[in-house]
Amino acid sequence: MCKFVILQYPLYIRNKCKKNKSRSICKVHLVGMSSSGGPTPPFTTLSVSRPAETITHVEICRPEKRNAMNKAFWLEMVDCFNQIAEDSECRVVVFSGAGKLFTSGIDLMGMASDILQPEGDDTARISWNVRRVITKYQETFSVIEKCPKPVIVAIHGACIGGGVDLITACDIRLCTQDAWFQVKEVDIGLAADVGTLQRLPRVIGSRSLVNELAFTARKMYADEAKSCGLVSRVFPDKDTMMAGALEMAGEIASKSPVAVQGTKVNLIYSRDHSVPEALHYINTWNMSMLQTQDLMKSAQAAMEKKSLKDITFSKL
Ligand SMILES: CCC/C=C/C=C/C(=O)SCCNC(=O)CCNC(=O)[C@H](O)C(C)(C)COP(=O)(O)OP(=O)(O)OC[C@H]1O[C@@H](n2cnc3c(N)ncnc32)[C@H](O)[C@@H]1OP(=O)(O)O
Repeated sequence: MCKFVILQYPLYIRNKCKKNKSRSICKVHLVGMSSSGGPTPPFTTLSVSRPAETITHVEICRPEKRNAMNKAFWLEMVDCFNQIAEDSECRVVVFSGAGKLFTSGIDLMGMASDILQPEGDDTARISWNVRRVITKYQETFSVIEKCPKPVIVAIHGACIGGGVDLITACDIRLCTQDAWFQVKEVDIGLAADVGTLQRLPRVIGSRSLVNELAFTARKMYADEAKSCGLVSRVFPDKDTMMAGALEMAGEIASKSPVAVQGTKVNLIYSRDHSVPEALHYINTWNMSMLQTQDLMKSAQAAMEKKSLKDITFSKL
């Protein structure tokens, strides 16, 4: 049984991250965390909250280190998103960063042991261990894509290195006017290996621009990120962006979870397959999913010109 404390009226809630000095304030319906289904803190690098009954907010929360991705972060993301995937209350996720900026990428201090001094008695064993580490790090962001709930990422200030890997695994990218993006890996002597080189070309239409960003590690600012399609909306500041992200999340959460989650799974499948393969996949998918009661409920609401916000869909 889920024990939610549902407050009746919109409240102004503050970011729960204790170390976050620049508190973002959003007008939302505050709901307590699920005692069974939701992600189970304590996480040391992620702050998880429920701004509404069906929305989970995950915030990377090491503001004093500019949200650098330390060892704990790489593991906690996997636990967190696996739990969200299994949480039948949650329909949409909003992801953001605490403090001055979104993230400064991999923790350059913490990189040392895993990557710079890998264990092993000979080249083969050392290489095998490095491979294991990279596989584990890749899962940190792949888990976002594997989670069937749409993930809206809200980016302010800098989004560097691993941050670009992270956001390209998300479904919808929003940013503030002061945001900038940097595929920084070449500057620290490596080819990006946890998603940017694989996903960014599928996000941005121009292969030439992807190559330029990856080879030069130059900063790309919000306006260019919008014009090339990396983000779909630019907001004047973080508060407005968070309010916009939560409003969008609320809109998505009001729709049939069978329809929304099926849409995410099939969009990702079709990105990676030919049109005939993807048509075959959705055919098989929908031969069961079209039998949902949500179809009739949604169609009836459309006929009666009712908002989907007034329709109750079962948990999924
Ligand atoms: C298999 C692995 C795959 C993953 C690969 C990933 C690769 C990457 O992510 S490459 C990118 C690496 N990141 C960077 O090069 C960014 C380094 N940081 C900065 O350039 C600046 O800190 C930044 C522009 C982000 C912010 O500048 P600001 O003036 O606002 O803050 P600072 O005074 O510089 O920093 C405040 C404290 O945060 C610590 N810090 C910042 N970034 C990192 C980081 N990436 N790793 C570890 N620590 C970081 C900084 O040292 C300060 O700490 P303290 O001195 O203790 O106050």
